[in-house]
Amino acid sequence: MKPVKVGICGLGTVGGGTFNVLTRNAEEIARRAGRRIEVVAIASRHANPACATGEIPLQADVLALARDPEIDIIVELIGGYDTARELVMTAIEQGKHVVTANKALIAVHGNEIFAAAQKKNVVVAFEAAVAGGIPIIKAIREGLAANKINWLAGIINGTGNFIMTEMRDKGRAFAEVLAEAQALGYAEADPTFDVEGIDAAHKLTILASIAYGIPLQFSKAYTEGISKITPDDVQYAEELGYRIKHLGISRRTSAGIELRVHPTLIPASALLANVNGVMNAVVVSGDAVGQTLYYGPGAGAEPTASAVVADIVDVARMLGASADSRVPPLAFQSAELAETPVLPVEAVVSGYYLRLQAVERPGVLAHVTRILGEKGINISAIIQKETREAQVPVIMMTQRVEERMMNEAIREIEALPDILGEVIRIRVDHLAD
Ligand SMILES: NC(=O)C1=CN([C@@H]2O[C@H](COP(=O)(O)OP(=O)(O)OC[C@H]3O[C@@H](n4cnc5c(N)ncnc54)[C@H](O)[C@@H]3O)[C@@H](O)[C@H]2O)C=CC1
Ligand SMILES: N[C@@H](CC=O)C(=O)O
Ligand code: NA
Repeated sequence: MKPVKVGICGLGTVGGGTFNVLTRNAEEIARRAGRRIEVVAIASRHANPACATGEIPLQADVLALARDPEIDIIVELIGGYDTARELVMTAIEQGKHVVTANKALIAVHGNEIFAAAQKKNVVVAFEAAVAGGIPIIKAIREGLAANKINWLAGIINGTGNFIMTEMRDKGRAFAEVLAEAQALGYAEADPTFDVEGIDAAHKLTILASIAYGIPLQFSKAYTEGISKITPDDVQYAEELGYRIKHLGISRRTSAGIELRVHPTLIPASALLANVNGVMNAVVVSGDAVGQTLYYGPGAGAEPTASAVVADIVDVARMLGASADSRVPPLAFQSAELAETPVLPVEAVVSGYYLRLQAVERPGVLAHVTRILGEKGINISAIIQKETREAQVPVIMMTQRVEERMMNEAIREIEALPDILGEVIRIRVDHLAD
């Protein structure tokens, strides 16, 4: 069979890893794909010293590859929204299949891209876009196709998890660990995407679409980052038997779909609580299968290349197959995507960890518990540290309550004269069905 001809756009961390894996494992890959996969062109602003590209010239113009009639598959690894969108849309227009690791692109422009791909009868594959090397898209889209998926939750940003693990276990400073994550090639071009949860929200948007069969709706995702987590909160959470993890959570409720990324207290015994460093993990709960867990490296050159190359092999295997024999990009047939609303975060029901700074005076706690009681919020645990200071930190855990009620309670608590500053709140999840 004729070899499949691939053009790599972007020879950075993931592009370099992809080139190297395709080259090193060429024989093994050809045995799987049923034909050889040849990189015939590379376009990138920068060369990659880790890649021996030999005779293949390094071009600057990625769009030229999208128009090159010799190329069957465009591998988009430049990142970002605008040029990447133009590149992918041009490749589709030219009748080429596309493999991308770009979650920002898929989460924001995916609906338009998949519609264009369907018209031109080409595939846009994006396994590397979520949880790096973990084959989570394939698992949900194909492996769990029998199920009504009820919820999923995961650690889906390697950089953030690496930072939180290093800070907790080794007491290292945030900025220093972030710089290391950048040097290791884990971080996004703009690392605030990692730290503020935007990257995780891109990935969660994609996971929710393929889990529930809804269009991609990134603008409705609630996003909160890790930059405000303090060592005190990490310590108090541990004392209470919990661990703080930066999670993407999406649940299907009778009112709609939750789509939220935020620091979360989870039981220290939960498997997700013990996922450390750059590792990612996603729990998916389906009505037939129950809870399933997927674990592996969420970032890095070759782990991510593993997913990119698997997509290339998938495309190579189905070249020439009829369009209706392919797996739809969002798991459900495009005409069957549902209008189920994405819920605002105020409608989410969750437990809470609260930390308040109170003046050391009799009756303060009674005021706080009265406010919570009036809103129907039950307290499940409380810690008040002994101190000689005039102020004392009070830590509370509450049972599950709708977020809008908690917002009202926090506003009233903050208005009490004996409560100083902001009430710190972190959502709690027991990851239960
Ligand atoms: N680094 C990682 O661990 C992972 C990255 N991704 C995604 O993979 C994509 C690539 O990420 P990295 O390889 O980390 O980025 P990178 O910054 O290491 O590499 C990007 C490469 O593309 C080139 N480039 C960028 N814009 C270009 C343009 N307009 N024309 C020509 N060349 C251009 C740059 O010169 C650079 O060599 C991004 O979408 C990222 O979100 C996904 C999973 C993991
Ligand atoms: N910056 C991302 C890269 C993979 O998607 C991360 O750290 O997870
Ligand atoms: Na993946």
